[in-house]
Formats: sequence, structure tokens, C-alpha cells
Amino acid sequence: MNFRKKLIAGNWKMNKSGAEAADLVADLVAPLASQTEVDVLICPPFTALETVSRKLEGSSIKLGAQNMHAELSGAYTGEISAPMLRDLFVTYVILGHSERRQLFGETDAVVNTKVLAALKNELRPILCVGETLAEREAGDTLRVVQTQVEAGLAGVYAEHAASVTIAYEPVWAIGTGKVATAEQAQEVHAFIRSLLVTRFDDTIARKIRLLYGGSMKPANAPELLTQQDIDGGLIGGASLEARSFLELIEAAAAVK
Ligand SMILES: O=C[C@H](O)COP(=O)(O)O
Repeated sequence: MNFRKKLIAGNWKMNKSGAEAADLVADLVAPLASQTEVDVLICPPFTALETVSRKLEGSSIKLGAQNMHAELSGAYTGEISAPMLRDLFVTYVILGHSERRQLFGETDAVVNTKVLAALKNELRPILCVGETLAEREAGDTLRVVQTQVEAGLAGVYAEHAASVTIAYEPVWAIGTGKVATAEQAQEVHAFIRSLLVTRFDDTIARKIRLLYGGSMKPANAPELLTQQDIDGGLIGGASLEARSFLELIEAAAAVK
């Protein structure tokens, strides 16, 4: 039996002006006013966080950021710290997204410092892991995921572990329209759960939510979300439009 509440998280990436963000949030807040079955999170770009934060006052929709720096303050031009995010009522932060790893050179060690800093500052990290197509074709998927999970969680204390969410995002499925089959996704999610049992214990491992990300859409969500170890989705493209995002939340709510 799975007691974890599903989480549907929208990663808007580098999309939406302040005005567009305000419009999209307005289209989400009213339809979700009485929705309690699924946890809903939106992660706008930094520039829209304040606007979205104000619009979310009184709503159960949670606010997340897409990245942060591990230091609290200092000479880090262009960076944003955990206290700055807390100032805007941000509660989650996506860390180690494959786009950050591939395009901005974030290593497992860097991602780990951010995970630890997020937890220390009472932000809930969403640690992203996943293999490239070449790694999958070479039969390296589980090894790559294991390295990223173990390195990402190095130094995380058991009492903080339940605040962590892990998103499995096969790089070849991100923004490509190619989705992992439910079996492929479940295999990796179950593997991550087993790593968490080893790293922490069974009770803690059962509390940690594991999200699938990579071209999740209303059409493929029901099959993915009914898998035993898939506790929600980290949604890119389909979170940019209210209708598809609301349909994904409905799909998650329909899973019993
Ligand atoms: O963070 C979200 C993922 O990268 C998935 O993006 P996508 O739904 O556009 O494939």
C-alpha cells in the first residue's frame, strides 16, 4: 500500500514574464481552491517568484525555485541564496536538474552542497537524477542513477531525509516527446527506493516521494502515476498551460 500523497510539480524553466506568470497562476488558483488530494507545486523563474508568491496567498499551491546557490550571501554575481528564496515564501527548490548539469556544468559535488544548504535552510530539495540516451544504451542506467542519488544525498541526516524529493528524469525523455514506458520508469523508481532503504531505512525510504519527469502529459500520466513507486511528476512543457497542468493534477487525484 502506498501512503505517499502524490505531488505534481510544474517546472516552468526559462518561460513566462511576470504578467504571463500572473495569468497562469490565476488560471490555476480558482480551479484548485478545494483540491486537497494532490500536493501541487509550481516553480517559476526567479523573476516571477515575487509576483507568483503574492498570487498564491491563501492558496494550497506551493511555490518552488529552479535552482539556488549553496552559500547564504556574498560575492556570487548572478546567484540567489536560500534565505532570499525563503523571503519570498518559497518552500521547495529543484536541484541538479539535467539542464543545470549538462549546460551549466553542475557536478554531483556541487549539487550535494546545494541539497545540504537547502535542508539547513528549511527548503525542501527536489534532487534530479537521470541517465542520458548513450548511458541507457550502454546499459549504465542504474549505475548512473545510483551515483547521482548517493552523491546527491551525501551527508543528509536521517531526520531530514523525509524533506527530500527525488525526481527521476531520463535525459532522453526531457522535452523530446519521448516518454519512458511505465515499466522503464517503475524499474528505476523501485531501484531508487531500494537505495534509500540502504542509505536510511525502510520507514524513511517509504516516506520519500519519487517523481517521474520527461514528457509527462495528461495522456501518459495515468499509466505512469499508477506505478507503485511513482509518487508524482516533475512537469516541464505541460505545466506551461493551465489546462494540461490541471489535467495532470486530476490524473494524479484519480489514482487510488
Ligand atoms: O523538469 C521537468 C522536466 O525536465 C521535464 O520536462 P518536459 O515535461 O518538458 O519533458
